[in-house]
Amino acid sequence: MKTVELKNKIYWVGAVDHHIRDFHGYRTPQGTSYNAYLIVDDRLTLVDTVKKDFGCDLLRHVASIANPAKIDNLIINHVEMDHSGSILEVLAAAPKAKIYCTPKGKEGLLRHYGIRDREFHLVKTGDRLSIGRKTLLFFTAPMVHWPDSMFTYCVEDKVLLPNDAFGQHLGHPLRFADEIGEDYCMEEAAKYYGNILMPLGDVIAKKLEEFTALQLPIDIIGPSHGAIWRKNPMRVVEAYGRWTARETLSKVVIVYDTMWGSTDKLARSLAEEIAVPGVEVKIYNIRSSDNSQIIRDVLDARVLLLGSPTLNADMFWTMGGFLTYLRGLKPRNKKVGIFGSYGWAEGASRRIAGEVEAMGLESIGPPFEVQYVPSEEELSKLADYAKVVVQAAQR
Ligand SMILES: Cc1cc2nc3c(=O)[nH]c(=O)nc-3n(C[C@H](O)[C@H](O)[C@H](O)COP(=O)(O)O)c2cc1C
Repeated sequence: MKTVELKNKIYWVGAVDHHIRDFHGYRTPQGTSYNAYLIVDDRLTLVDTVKKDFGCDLLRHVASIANPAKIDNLIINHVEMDHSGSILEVLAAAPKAKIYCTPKGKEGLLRHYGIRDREFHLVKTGDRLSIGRKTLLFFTAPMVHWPDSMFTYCVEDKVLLPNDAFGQHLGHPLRFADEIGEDYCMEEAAKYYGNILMPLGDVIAKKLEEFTALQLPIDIIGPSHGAIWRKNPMRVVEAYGRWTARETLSKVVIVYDTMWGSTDKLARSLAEEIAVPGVEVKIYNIRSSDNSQIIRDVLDARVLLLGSPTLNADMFWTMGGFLTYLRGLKPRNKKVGIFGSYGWAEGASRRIAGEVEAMGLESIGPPFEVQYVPSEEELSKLADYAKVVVQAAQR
């Protein structure tokens, strides 16, 4: 993997983790990257590091451009270990490097690594650091997505390095979204937002407003994971505007599990009935699907249909796990329908309804339930239920 110049001696010097498939529970079928950036000026500046196992890649990349021992400034935009994990290795190679981070960043670095022998410079929004001909402007972004998070903006070059904001879990040999395929990168950005940032939507909306008010021109956005936005950097910023506003599409996501196939029959019949022009339908059997991908689709869906058989007077356990994950992501602005099959005493639908109510989501009506196997008559009633779902999706 070679280094790549973003603009005027600002280089990508990170690492690509092609083989990671599970990133703290987030499925990463294409791997991911840990993006760090080297800014060459009178004072050599490194922005972020990489995950611990990839420190040698980072230092090799830096060394191909400049002597790591000459690093003057190490900017830590975010303490999480995928970005700070190789900090001790970097500091050992860069004995005179001073650390720039937020006060929470320092607190986090001390907790994780016990760094004592370094000069820390604590920064806040609006602080500037001159590194020669270039100026770096800091913008604190607490809870986008940890308390320590901040953005670094390269003033003269109009390059924004916002760490996890606008990123994607995408390990690719190419660095720029316009080379990889912008639509593909946008899909991965949506998946990242849905699974990592969705619960923080209100905070992010406020921060974006505050950042936009600074009227800083942006030519390039270099996030800490995945592709760098160069051709049309505002496309992902505008998408964040829609996602934080919880805008939805005429889209229905069916999520279900089944033991003996009855709930599966209901789910597949629903998918067929709902599939009318203008309404997008996604169907996921939880046990054979990836929760991260389901959440990507939930992000902009207007309707969510949850299906489960009754097992031991409760919902099927995979649905319980899915709803626990969903609850933490604080979904809003969704209409929910429930369906399923039971044997002798319903339980699943009642339990799911309780969870949906606790999440404050709107119900589209009473659950559609059948005893054991759905009859032909029940399947034709399901077609009527599907019409209600279509109406809910179109509104
Ligand atoms: C281990 C087991 C436990 C079950 N527990 C209940 C129950 O507590 N209450 C009930 O009404 N049905 C119970 N059932 C029956 C199922 O809900 C019923 O067979 C249903 O039709 C299964 O739907 P499915 O084909 O989508 O898996 C149980 C079934 C199994 C296999």
